[in-house]
Amino acid sequence: MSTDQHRSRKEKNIILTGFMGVGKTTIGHHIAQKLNRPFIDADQEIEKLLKMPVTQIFSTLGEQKFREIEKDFIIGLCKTTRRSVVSLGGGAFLQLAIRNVCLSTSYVVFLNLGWNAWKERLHLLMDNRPILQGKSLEEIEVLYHARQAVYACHHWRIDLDGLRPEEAADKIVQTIRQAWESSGPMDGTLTDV
Ligand SMILES: Nc1ncnc2c1ncn2[C@@H]1O[C@H](COP(=O)(O)OP(=O)(O)OP(=O)(O)O)[C@@H](O)[C@H]1O
Ligand SMILES: O=C(O)C1=C[C@@H](O)[C@@H](O)[C@H](O)C1
Ligand SMILES: [Mg+2]
Repeated sequence: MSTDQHRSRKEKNIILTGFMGVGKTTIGHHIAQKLNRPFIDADQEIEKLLKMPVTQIFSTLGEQKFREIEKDFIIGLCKTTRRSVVSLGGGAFLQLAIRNVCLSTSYVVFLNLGWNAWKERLHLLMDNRPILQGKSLEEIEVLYHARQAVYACHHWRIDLDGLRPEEAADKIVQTIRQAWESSGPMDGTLTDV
């Protein structure tokens, strides 16, 4: 592979997607530190833009407006920003335009946490994830499974069950470094490394 191709692979953003609460924000911080790259959390950037928490955006402007802002923000980011680690909101990949721009400009890593492990974490999420409000555990499980189809659009998947955030970040960093150096295809499952 030419030096130019190496360079362009290193320019790409690394984007984390997956269901809410799987650890995109937490693990994204670690990856950015390890790679010495800027870290961008889409939810936090939208909160800064609108000067209110996501829960308040949902309650005052509604989910539809949040989704429009989320789409504009992520498309703008992918078109203007390079070399960053980006954690998306858990619902971002529901939008085709977001999936397309992420997959075509960046490395997309799907953080996969099994349902049984995820539900142990529900108590940490219930108060500040508006999508969960008023839903029974059964309804949340239906949502969890329904959402998996959109996360199937990715370059790599990492299975998080039993991993601490730092261990997950190490695995992802190892695979990213290999992709930077390799001339082979850039997709697969991180458990293969
Ligand atoms: N590997 C892990 N093991 C245990 N707890 C974790 C792990 N990763 C994250 N957590 C905890 O789970 C909660 C949700 O994590 P985080 O906010 O990073 O998820 P997220 O994927 O960014 O969610 P969202 O899609 O809503 O933005 C936090 O309380 C975090 O400390
Ligand atoms: O899964 C979702 O739909 C969401 C996840 C969060 O990251 C926030 O983007 C918001 O709470 C919506
Ligand atoms: Mg997050």
